[in-house]
Amino acid sequence: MARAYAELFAGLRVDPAKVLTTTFEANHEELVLVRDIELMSLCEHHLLPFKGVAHIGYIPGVDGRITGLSKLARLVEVFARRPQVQERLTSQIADLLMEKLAPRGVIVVLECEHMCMEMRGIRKVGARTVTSAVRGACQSDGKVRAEAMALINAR
Ligand SMILES: Nc1nc2c(ncn2[C@@H]2O[C@H](COP(=O)(O)OP(=O)(O)OP(=O)(O)O)[C@@H](O)[C@H]2O)c(=O)[nH]1
Repeated sequence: MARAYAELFAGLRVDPAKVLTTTFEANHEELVLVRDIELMSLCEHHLLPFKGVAHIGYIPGVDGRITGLSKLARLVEVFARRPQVQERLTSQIADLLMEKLAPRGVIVVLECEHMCMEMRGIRKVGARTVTSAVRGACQSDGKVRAEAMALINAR
């Protein structure tokens, strides 16, 4: 039992800031977007799972440095493996990216289904909650935001 909880809360043992230490020179000034990163977390109210996908985009900063693509997924994992609410999970990912990469902009969109709404309480199976956190140019520039959203929604 203790081991099961240790696995569920594994993200608490990892310093999220250390996930984003891998950066590369790429002279890239355009949007980088990783879509459909699967995620599973635990609602902090009921300790029941919520799961879905994260879409993370950023526009590198003036130095043009990029981070490893897997690091974006690792960041989701670290913040998800702890009791959460979806809104906080979304903004924690965006804020750490802003802090560590100093990008021109960041967009994070999460789409999740919450077991606490499906198997108890209101019992609505399949309801999806969509949250977003936009920072920098993704927040202030409508064209940038529209491009990111179009890429996120392209299927
Ligand atoms: N930005 C970018 N990153 C890439 C590309 N191809 C591979 N990578 C990433 O390059 C990074 C290399 O990071 P390292 O920490 O040196 O390698 P690693 O230990 O294998 O990293 P993990 O994949 O996180 O286990 C990884 O995050 C890869 O996902 C690419 O085309 N663009």
